[in-house]
Amino acid sequence: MSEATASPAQRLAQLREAIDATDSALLQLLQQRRQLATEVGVVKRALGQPLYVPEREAALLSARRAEAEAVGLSPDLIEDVLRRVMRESYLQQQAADVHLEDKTIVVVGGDGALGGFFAERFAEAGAEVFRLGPNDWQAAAQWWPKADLVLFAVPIDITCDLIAQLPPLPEHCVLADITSIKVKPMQAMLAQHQGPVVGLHPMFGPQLATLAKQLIVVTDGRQAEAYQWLLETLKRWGAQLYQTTAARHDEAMGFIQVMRHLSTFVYGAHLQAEHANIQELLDLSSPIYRLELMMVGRLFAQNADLYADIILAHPENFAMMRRYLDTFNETLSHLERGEKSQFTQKFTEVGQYFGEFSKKFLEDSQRLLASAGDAHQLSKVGGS
Ligand SMILES: O=C(O)C(=O)C[C@]1(C(=O)O)C=C[C@@H](O)C=C1
Repeated sequence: MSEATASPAQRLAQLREAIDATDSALLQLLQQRRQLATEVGVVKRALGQPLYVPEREAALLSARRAEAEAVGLSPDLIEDVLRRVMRESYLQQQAADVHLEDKTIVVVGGDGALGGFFAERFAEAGAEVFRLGPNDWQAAAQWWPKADLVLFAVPIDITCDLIAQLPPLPEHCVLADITSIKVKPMQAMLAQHQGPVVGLHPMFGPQLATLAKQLIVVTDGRQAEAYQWLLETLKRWGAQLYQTTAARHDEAMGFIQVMRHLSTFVYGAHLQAEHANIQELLDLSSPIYRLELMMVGRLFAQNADLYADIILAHPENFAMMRRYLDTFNETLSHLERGEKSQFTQKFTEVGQYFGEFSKKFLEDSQRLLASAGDAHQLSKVGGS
């Protein structure tokens, strides 16, 4: 049947068949790309190169964006597709061939979620790993003298006390922690051990399949050259390292974690107190509100102790949060009095403070929101 003689309904069916064929061709190409990425992974392993290569990704994305524009396709479309495809590459590729056969590593809290995650990675890389649980301190006696790395991965509220209980470690041994605060554990580690000391704060949870693209904050303590092997290992596994001081880290985390978690907690607690119907709120929400609701709800699927400890670890943040409350109260008072201009004037001032970031955030979030919209049907609980 030719296009000319087909009825509109037949034409629709023909076109859909053609779309099916195109999608299948796309699938073949994705499969071909996956094989290539796997091969790249094998070659990179042999060369000892990292899994995640931001410069290569930036170059490839910018070239494809230009090509998309040239053929009249949206550059954002190809970028979205390729970013998703590259995320698949991380899973496909084996992390770089890291050899830690000559290392003995004690993970204090290695029976916990994130401690266990790192202990497993080290063991996979051939290290001799001892995962120290709460009742294993005695059993660890034989491990301390031969440790090349002692990594603290225990709850914040006991980290410093446990560090203070450490027996003398070998001079070359690296003492490190993954606590989400840095000033106090760093002080404790530097006081307890005269050798190399480094603070790490992985900005992710233990649910990850790979370290690719994940951020780890690094705070230097002492003898940086002696723990480069550890930082190099993290990079080879794909992590992105961000170096800063313990004080700057903690100050930033006051806003990134404490302000966020506390406001999120209160948001959730308030919804509960007001008996809001979550499913109804979800049904009435556009992607941005849905995302916001999810950001709140996901907190309560996690560990209460962890969040309490993060908030409690920094008493100085309470003063900051009181000021936050003042800002809230002040804004609400203006609005209650109908003082619209006070609100809009402040709005302008805050907008100036955000400056260029505002525009960039609006553009970047637009893309994320489009993906959130694509995944809408996934967010029903108990629905069909
Ligand atoms: O070129 C590489 O090094 C790859 O591993 C391939 C690839 C990709 O899928 O295109 C994947 C991960 C890297 O971050 C960069 C690019």
